[in-house]
Amino acid sequence: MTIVTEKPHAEKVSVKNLKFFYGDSLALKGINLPLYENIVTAFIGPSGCGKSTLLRVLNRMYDLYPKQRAEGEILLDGENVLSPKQDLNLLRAKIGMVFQKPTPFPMSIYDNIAFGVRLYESLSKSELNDRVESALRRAALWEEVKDKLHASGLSLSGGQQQRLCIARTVAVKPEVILLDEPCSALDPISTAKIEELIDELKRDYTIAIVTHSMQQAARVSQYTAFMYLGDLIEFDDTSKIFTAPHDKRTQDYITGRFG
Ligand SMILES: Nc1ncnc2c1ncn2[C@@H]1O[C@H](COP(=O)(O)OP(=O)(O)OP(=O)(O)O)[C@@H](O)[C@H]1O
Repeated sequence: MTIVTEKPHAEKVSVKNLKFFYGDSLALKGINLPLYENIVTAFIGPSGCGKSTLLRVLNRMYDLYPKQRAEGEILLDGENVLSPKQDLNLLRAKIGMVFQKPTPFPMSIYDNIAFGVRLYESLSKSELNDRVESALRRAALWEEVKDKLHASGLSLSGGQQQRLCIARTVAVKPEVILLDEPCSALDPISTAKIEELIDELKRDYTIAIVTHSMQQAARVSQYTAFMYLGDLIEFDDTSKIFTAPHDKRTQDYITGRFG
């Protein structure tokens, strides 16, 4: 595996010798990887290589399932999020996640955003209104929904629903945003909007995105991690991964020879 060392970016998350088990089956085989602040890192690789598993481990989503377990370390600003002492609610406020299919709550657009904020903070009505507005603006959705904040989140189009989910994530002021194939259920126009949004959001957040689209990885990310069969094969500048990869498996994947 090739990891380029001297980087000018701050390391927000450090994944160290991470192994992950579904029961007896080893899905991540000792991953080492940095996520840099204000940088988008793309995870690419053939189906089943462990991309979604890695994202789910980063915010301990697997804790919901008794037979799943992780070994190793994931340091967020130097603190191990895999520690049993980790407060999971706090962790999930710091590391937000957006899934492949838009998953709005069955409640109003306003409450979709306010719900998470209320869990973590007690804001006055006007502070909450401001938070909802700024999150919707941040997700480039405000202009489309400002006159129907009390309509159901489910009444929005797929692309709008995905931006609502991004607004919901942003509203709790996370530090890291994980996006698991966020555009796979969207049309090209909605996809372009989400990609613009990711570019905007990286000014304030550390972002990791799983994508099956090489073009999308090349467009939105500054670093790319290529995974294969539970291993991280190569991590480097996105431009290098796509023009001069070190590993033949990376080359074969990006040129469409397998996967
Ligand atoms: N709930 C589960 N129970 C058992 N094994 C699982 C479970 N979820 C995933 N796996 C296995 O873990 C490995 C990694 O799966 P994962 O979903 O992380 O891959 P992926 O790279 O995200 O794939 P895709 O691109 O198809 O979404 C695969 O071998 C998969 O079969």
